[in-house]
Amino acid sequence: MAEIAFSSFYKFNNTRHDLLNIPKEEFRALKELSKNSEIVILKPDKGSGIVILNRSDYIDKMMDIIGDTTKFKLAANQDVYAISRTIETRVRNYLRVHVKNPGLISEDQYTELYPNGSHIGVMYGLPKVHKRGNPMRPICSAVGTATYQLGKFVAKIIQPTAVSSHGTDLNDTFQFVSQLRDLDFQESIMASFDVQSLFTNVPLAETIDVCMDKLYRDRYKANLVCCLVYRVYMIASSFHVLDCDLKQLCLKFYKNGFPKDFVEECISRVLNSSRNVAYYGVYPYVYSGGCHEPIPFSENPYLEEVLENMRIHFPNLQFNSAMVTKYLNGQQGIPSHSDDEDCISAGSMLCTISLGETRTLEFRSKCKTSLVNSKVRLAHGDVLFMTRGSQNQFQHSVPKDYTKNMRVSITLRHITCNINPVVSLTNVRFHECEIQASSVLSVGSTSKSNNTIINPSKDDQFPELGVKRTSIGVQTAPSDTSSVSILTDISSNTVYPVEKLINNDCHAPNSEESRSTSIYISSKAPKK
Ligand SMILES: O=C(O)CCC(=O)C(=O)O
Ligand SMILES: [Fe+2]
Repeated sequence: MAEIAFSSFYKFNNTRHDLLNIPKEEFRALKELSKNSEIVILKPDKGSGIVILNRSDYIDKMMDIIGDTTKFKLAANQDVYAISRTIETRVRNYLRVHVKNPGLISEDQYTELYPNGSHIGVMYGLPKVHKRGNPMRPICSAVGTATYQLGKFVAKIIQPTAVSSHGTDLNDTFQFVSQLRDLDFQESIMASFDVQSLFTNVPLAETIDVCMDKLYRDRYKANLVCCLVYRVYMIASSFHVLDCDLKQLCLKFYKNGFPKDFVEECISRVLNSSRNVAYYGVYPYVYSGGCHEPIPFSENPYLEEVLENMRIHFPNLQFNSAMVTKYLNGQQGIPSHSDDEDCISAGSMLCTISLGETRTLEFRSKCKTSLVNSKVRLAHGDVLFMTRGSQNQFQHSVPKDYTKNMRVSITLRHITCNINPVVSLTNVRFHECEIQASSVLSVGSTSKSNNTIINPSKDDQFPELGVKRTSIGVQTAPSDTSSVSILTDISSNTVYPVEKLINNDCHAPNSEESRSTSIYISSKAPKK
């Protein structure tokens, strides 16, 4: 470590005299001095000149700086070469997967940014000769690190945001003096603040947010418009009526710190062991790979009340379903997806109420050339709204993190039973499907069988739908209404729901209505 750090000191031995702009004799003297291992030769933090320090003083001062455990941490692995290899591999992977593959940069840019033979960053100190005790200014040199080229690339992009729009920045002391001249000191008091450890104190997430806002204001705002985060109490303070209702709700949820009863009640209907979900509503929630049958709201008075309150205060939104998701701890999340299922009404709004642990919701633009990704921290009591339309532009996820406590989200949607088919069958295909549907119906309605293989030999019945299968099975809704039938691709365990059938009457193979039967395929969307 030490060799790397010291290698970036002023290297008189290798520096050409004409580059240093000092008299020849002085240069020769410095060169001679640099052979003395007891001293270090530095330039001052401000202005020009040469500073000669005892090496031991220099090291002590630097050790004082890095000994501040609020800012620096001793690396667990002391093998700097292993560390730099790990960082390089990570940067390479990140570049490939998140930057190059989505098409955010060209091949040439990728080659330029790709780190090769990098080393870790190096810190050295420059003495502040104008201050008492000559403290050191620590400088972290990123030259040659794995992120160096990437940093330069990003710096060019964010450079325009550095231009102050309020005239609050100064370029140099001349500008400062000239501005002072114009000030009327009779009216003002001048105070001076010294910012300590500026860079290590910069709040990163906020800075990124400010830069993104300045750079991509319109698009970024567009994203945020479709995803408004309201704190419950913020809404409460602006809408009087909402105030008491939501407060009551919160009280109910959090009577004893955490709404255990409520949560337990919701998740007692666990549908999936890795992601604990309970779906309440009127109509089934049909998504790629499956279908949630609704639990009636009447079975959960708490949720009924939540929904009722939302209906009162947001009458236009007409929520009629609630998906309760339990994240036991930070190890449980939800992968990137869009809530763009056809059963969610077009033009409707989705709303997520967050309870418990604060977690991040990440938004990723689906548009390859756009950089408008964003993150939203959802704390207890936050209510987030997204438009249905925004689902076509963004994917969202709740990534895993290191939180220990439980989070529960309640996502409200307006679900419709009129599923618009993604793939409509042509007449010919339709005819085939109709036959399928009728067989299904008779089987489903008479025997109440849940999963009946009806035509295992017709392997490529719907080749244009890209269904790879060895056999097709048919599943009817477990309830007696048989309101939704599902074509099941048994070999891949994928379920393709067929549109709602009419009037709970399962025997309508030849009626006009049954012609509307179509297949809903959305196999590309991530499974939930
Ligand atoms: O837990 C959340 O806040 C998001 C849940 C979600 O995205 C979903 O249920 O579709
Ligand atoms: Fe979602």
